[in-house]
Amino acid sequence: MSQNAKTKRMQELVEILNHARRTYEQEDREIMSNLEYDKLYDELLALEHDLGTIMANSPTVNVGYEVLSELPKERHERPMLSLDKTKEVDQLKAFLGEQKAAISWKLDGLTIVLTYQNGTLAKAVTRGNGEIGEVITNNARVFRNIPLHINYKEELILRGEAVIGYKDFEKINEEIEDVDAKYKNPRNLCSGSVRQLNNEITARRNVKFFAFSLVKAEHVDFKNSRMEQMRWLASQGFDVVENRPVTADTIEDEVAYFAEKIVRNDFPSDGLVLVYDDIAYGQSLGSTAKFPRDSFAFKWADEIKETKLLEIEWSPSRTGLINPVAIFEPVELEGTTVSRASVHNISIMEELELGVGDTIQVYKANMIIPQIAENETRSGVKDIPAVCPVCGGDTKISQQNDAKSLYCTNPDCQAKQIKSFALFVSRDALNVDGLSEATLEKFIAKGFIKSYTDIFHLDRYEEEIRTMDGFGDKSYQNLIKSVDTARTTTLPKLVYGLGISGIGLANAKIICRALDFEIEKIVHATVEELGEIDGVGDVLAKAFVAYFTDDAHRELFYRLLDELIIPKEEINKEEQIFAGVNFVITGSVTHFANRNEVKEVIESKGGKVTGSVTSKTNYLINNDVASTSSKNKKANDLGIPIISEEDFLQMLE
Ligand SMILES: NC(=O)c1ccc[n+]([C@@H]2O[C@H](COP(=O)([O-])OP(=O)(O)OC[C@H]3O[C@@H](n4cnc5c(N)ncnc54)[C@H](O)[C@@H]3O)[C@@H](O)[C@H]2O)c1
Ligand SMILES: [Zn+2]
Repeated sequence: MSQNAKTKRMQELVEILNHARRTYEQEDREIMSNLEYDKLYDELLALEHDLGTIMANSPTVNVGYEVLSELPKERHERPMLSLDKTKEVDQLKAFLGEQKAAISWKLDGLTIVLTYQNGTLAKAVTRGNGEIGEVITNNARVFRNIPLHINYKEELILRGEAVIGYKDFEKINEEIEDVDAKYKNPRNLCSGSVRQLNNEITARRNVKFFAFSLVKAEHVDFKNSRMEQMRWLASQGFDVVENRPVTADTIEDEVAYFAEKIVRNDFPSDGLVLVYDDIAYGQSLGSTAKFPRDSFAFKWADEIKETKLLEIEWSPSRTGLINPVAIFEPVELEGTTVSRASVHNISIMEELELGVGDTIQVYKANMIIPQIAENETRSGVKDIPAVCPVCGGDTKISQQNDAKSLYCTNPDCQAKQIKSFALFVSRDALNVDGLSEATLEKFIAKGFIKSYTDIFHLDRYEEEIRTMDGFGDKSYQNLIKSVDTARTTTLPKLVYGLGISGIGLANAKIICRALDFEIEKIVHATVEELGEIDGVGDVLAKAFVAYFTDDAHRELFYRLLDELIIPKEEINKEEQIFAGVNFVITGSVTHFANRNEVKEVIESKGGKVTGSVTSKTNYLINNDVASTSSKNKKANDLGIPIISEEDFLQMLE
């Protein structure tokens, strides 16, 4: 390359990397993988070295970007630098020299600085661009494991990483309905969760904080040791990142220790960090514009394997998005056999010019998540399905933000009905243990479940299920067992499971009872008939009748009955002593295991239990008759008797 071409490439790289950095830091998005970012970064470093010039805005000398969010900003007392990194253990050895260091996980989340005053959490600020961060104190208060009060009463400043585990990531991401709002990895989700204007969202995201360094705590003797500081932080109630002593002699073993452990770690980590244990020595070294000289990061040298792309599997989801998944010839990566990797969307497929039969390179991001690094043969994208593999409806390609994605256009697609399937198997309905929403989604995407009745024939897919990710012989057998157990059920549970608008389990019970638990009466019930049942209003009656007037629904109901065993319920009219009687239960109970049990008894005798006291309430059950709770007050105002559990038991007799 000529000098001119090199300069041009250098300028180009600065621009590309800065753009990537901006979206990565500010928008919680990634326009390229870390692997690719680091590759381009190293290319830039080499060019700068070669040319002897560095542009003022080069990412190799600037820590971060101006922070653009709407959160309040604040300047850090001490700038937060980046870390010099290597993939070579030998370089770590050289860094260690004669020194002892602490080695810990380099956690891949969002760095936060916490300040405590008078023993109370006073402030939490994100790293931001290293100089100026965002104030997120209220959000930090709802992290899972941050002590709000500590023993130490002077000012304490510490740094740590906010992270979300892989399990929570999958669960939370799955529940985000809006496809655009979905996150690609736990780091993106964590950043999006911590930098919220409303901390209710943060609270639901299970964010954890791991302390990794102490900045200020005067008058504590840390014996000039970083590891002592970490122990002290733990004694104040912080979860501290796992850290171990290391020297040049033990560095290989330590790296091996962490590398072996990471595959079982629920928390994402993109490497390891070494910091000299000798605090005074470390501080005497100072820092460069970008890196402190007392620390060094080790990046996992991603194991990359070559393999052949066998198939693109198109996997529809509840949002209508159809995700492309690359299926390739199995390879060993970081100790496990890998044969599939998400390709995320069509734009990424196009960038990689991904076609079946291509020779691809795969690796595990952060040693955990399989990804395609490169496509060597680039035969080009073909065969994007015109119809949805689950429902056969038309697909369409739609462009959002920077990415093109494939969608199913059929509103009745089973993949989109995941909530209905989930209700059907939920505890109060058919109660199929072990069939979580996530599992249902996988089965539906694979076409194992198209209708409720298919749930009872999963054994048709025994081979496929046993070998599915996250499944095994044991979990397959447990699943089949719980499906079998679920076959024995009750009519109200079945009716509730159908998901008729407004019909909860309590209403389903009342209706079934009023219709003598007779199938034909249920299927042919009229609005007038149902309207006469106490507690069933006109709206519910209409919804119920409308459901069963639909031939497809009737047919489904009969087919389900063929699958199920429903013992005839004992209905003795004499026993319906609470028919038309409305109860409200509040406070704790002692004779029954819980309030739900009381409710079951009342309902089995024809009564109804509601949540709030109204003029229709006949009794309020509360063991604390003298309580001044709002329910007791309301009952008193309306002249409704407040009875104890004892009183209730006497009524039963
Ligand atoms: N994909 C993309 O488009 C893109 C863009 C920009 C950056 N990146 C990624 O980010 C990296 C560079 O980011 P950076 O320079 O901001 O951060 P860095 O990788 O240098 O990490 C340094 C930070 O790690 C944190 N950390 C976590 N655990 C720690 C521990 N135990 N001890 C000490 N510190 C710990 C600290 O906040 C520290 O400031 C790149 O290598 C790349 O992987 C990716
Ligand atoms: Zn579909």
